[in-house]
Amino acid sequence: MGLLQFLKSQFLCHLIMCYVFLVSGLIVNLIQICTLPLWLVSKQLARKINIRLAYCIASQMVAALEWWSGTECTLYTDPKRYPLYGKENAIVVLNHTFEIDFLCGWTFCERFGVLGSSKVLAKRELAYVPVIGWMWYFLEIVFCKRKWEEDRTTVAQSLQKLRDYPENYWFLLFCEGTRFTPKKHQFSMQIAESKGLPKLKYHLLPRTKGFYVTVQNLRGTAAAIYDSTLNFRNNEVPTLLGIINGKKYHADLYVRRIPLESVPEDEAECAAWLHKLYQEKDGFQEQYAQTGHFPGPIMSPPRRPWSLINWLFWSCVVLYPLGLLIAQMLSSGSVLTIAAAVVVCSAVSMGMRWMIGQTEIDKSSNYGIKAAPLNNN
Ligand SMILES: CC/C=C\C/C=C\C/C=C\C/C=C\C/C=C\C/C=C\CCC(=O)SCCNC(=O)CCNC(=O)[C@H](O)C(C)(C)COP(=O)(O)OP(=O)(O)OC[C@H]1O[C@@H](n2cnc3c(N)ncnc32)[C@H](O)[C@@H]1OP(=O)(O)O
Ligand SMILES: CCCCCCCCCCCCCCCCCC(=O)OC[C@@H](O)COP(=O)(O)O
Repeated sequence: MGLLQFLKSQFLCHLIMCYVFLVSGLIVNLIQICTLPLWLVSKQLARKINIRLAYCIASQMVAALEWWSGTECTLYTDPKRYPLYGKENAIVVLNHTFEIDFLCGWTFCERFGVLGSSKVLAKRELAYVPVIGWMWYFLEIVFCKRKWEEDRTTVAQSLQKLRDYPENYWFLLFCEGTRFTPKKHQFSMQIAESKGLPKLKYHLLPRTKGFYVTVQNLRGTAAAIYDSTLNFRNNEVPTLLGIINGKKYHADLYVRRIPLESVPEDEAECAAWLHKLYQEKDGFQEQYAQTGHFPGPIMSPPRRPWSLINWLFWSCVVLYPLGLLIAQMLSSGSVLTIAAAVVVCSAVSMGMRWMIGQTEIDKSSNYGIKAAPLNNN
């Protein structure tokens, strides 16, 4: 193990990274609150400022992936469609299999210049996660309770608000609605069987209502669906803790651009269209399992320096006062002050561990298993 790799695995380094992320994130959240009056005066200006503020937070995690862990992200796609990426609004449909799938998504957003503005249909619980969840409120992220009776109006209303968004964005939909686990897969395949749908090997049965409502409300605003299928080389099981420990992964993403006009307007046909799409995605995963690659040529955009520059900037801003504080504390020699500092550090690291826990599949919700109608056992 080289010196750098040894340093990357040290708890003190992780503590410093988490401190930078948390304190800079809270500063950004505070600035976001200050933009509230601006929404009344100029909504578009407030949105543009919040896009840049969101970039300050999200790109730190992208920098951790790209520059700290050195993870490589390869894009398989049609070279003729490549110039359009980042230049239009799009609905991204992605498999929900990995703990860091959202982070790989963010990395591609960063490389195509839409990181600050990108959106997702997210479960309501994530709105309460400090820094990221609070940031999302100002980005007009669409939240759902995963209870259609309640979501049908709120989700449509939130989507309507995005129609005059001032910058290009990608709207991410994990149509499976929850992370893949063998148990959830088993339940959802029972439902597939009851509906007479072919079984999927690598995906849960997609939920079609959120997809339908998104397509209907973004028609005329979003130009295309980016059907995206993600996997990792050598059966790697990537985690956020792995990234923080400096572990390098190899992500492969296969993207097909499908014009939005080709998605049927009728709800039942649209649902059938999505089921067919997931059957195709399953085929791509099968090909990946057999051959180690997706179809199509590789058109990988290179990583950009901005995420690293942003990270270094915020590190300087928040580490300098911390250094002064520690020096002052040590020179005071007060046992009480030092004990208080240890307590604060422990609380912060526990808080960060809880946040990281939000990404872990073994802490995944029971959604998709607890209310399955076909569970007769
Ligand atoms: C060039 C590069 C391209 C791409 C780069 C890639 C990506 C980058 C893009 C953007 C990045 C932006 C941001 C990323 C950052 C962070 C994201 C992080 C996390 C957020 C993710 C989440 O929170 S996922 C969870 C929330 N989202 C969803 O659930 C979306 C999908 N769900 C739906 O659409 C649902 O329909 C709903 C939520 C709208 C409503 O939920 P409800 O439970 O009420 O669902 P339904 O009524 O649909 O469910 C009943 C129907 O479903 C059938 N079914 C299937 N399986 C089951 C099962 N296991 N149990 C029960 N029911 C099941 C059922 O039969 C019903 O069928 P119907 O025929 O009656 O519809
Ligand atoms: C710079 C590096 C700093 C390192 C410290 C970073 C720690 C910050 C961690 C904050 C992470 C919060 C982002 C939440 C994104 C989680 C995405 C996700 O995958 O959500 C799960 C849902 O889709 C489905 O939920 P389940 O039904 O499976 O349950």
